[in-house]
Amino acid sequence: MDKVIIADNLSLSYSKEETIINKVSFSINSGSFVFITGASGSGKSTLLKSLYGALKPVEGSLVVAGVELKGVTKSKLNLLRKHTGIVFQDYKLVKEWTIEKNIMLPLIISGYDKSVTQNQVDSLLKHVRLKHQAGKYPKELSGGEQQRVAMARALSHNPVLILADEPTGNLDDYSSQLIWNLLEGANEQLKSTVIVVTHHIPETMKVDYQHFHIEYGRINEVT
Ligand SMILES: Nc1ncnc2c1ncn2[C@@H]1O[C@H](COP(=O)(O)OP(=O)(O)OP(=O)(O)O)[C@@H](O)[C@H]1O
Repeated sequence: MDKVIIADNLSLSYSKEETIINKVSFSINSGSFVFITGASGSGKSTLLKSLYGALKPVEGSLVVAGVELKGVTKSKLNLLRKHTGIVFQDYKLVKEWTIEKNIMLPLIISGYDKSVTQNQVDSLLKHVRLKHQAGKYPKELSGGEQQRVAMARALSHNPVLILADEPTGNLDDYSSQLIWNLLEGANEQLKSTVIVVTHHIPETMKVDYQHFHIEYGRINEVT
């Protein structure tokens, strides 16, 4: 099976004084659903940041979707981001844009033509059950609805890899379940690899998943 992520002796840090992730090696197969847990401050978000190239390895090697991120060039990183959808706990929507324009962003960056983009946005709004909110701005939506917009944006360009950092951290049980369903659907139907940082793995998960736990800078698979 293809590996979508290969970390070899990977270390991550923000300063010379402190190493957050310390010489870890692991790999993730294409099409997997993966949870990353760990105590607050253990380095979960730091590891996720490295997977989308926001933090470069200080040691070792990290290959994501065939791109080596140690010393990666800007153009290679842009290429990787065209294959990646990212969901954050605080949604990170552009507040001056309608929800449609927010969803369109990855499609515009990927160079889709306007009619494809419009059709795709319409079907994504339906998919995340927000058709009735078309034309609105993020601040006119509830937190759960905003996170569904963020999910639609992450799914819009059929990403190989979806990275989610505590995507349900601010949501009630109902909205959380919708997000888990959308992530499971992306994994099952689009065959996207999904990697989720979370404090709690939901009991309702239907897909098979792997679980990695971070502690003291090391990563262990929980079996
Ligand atoms: N931009 C940054 N600059 C310097 N240090 C940082 C930065 N971001 C995080 N850290 C430090 O790195 C360590 C790991 O932080 P990280 O956000 O990865 O933890 P986490 O496991 O995601 O925590 P939480 O569950 O609380 O979100 C912490 O000690 C934190 O203070």
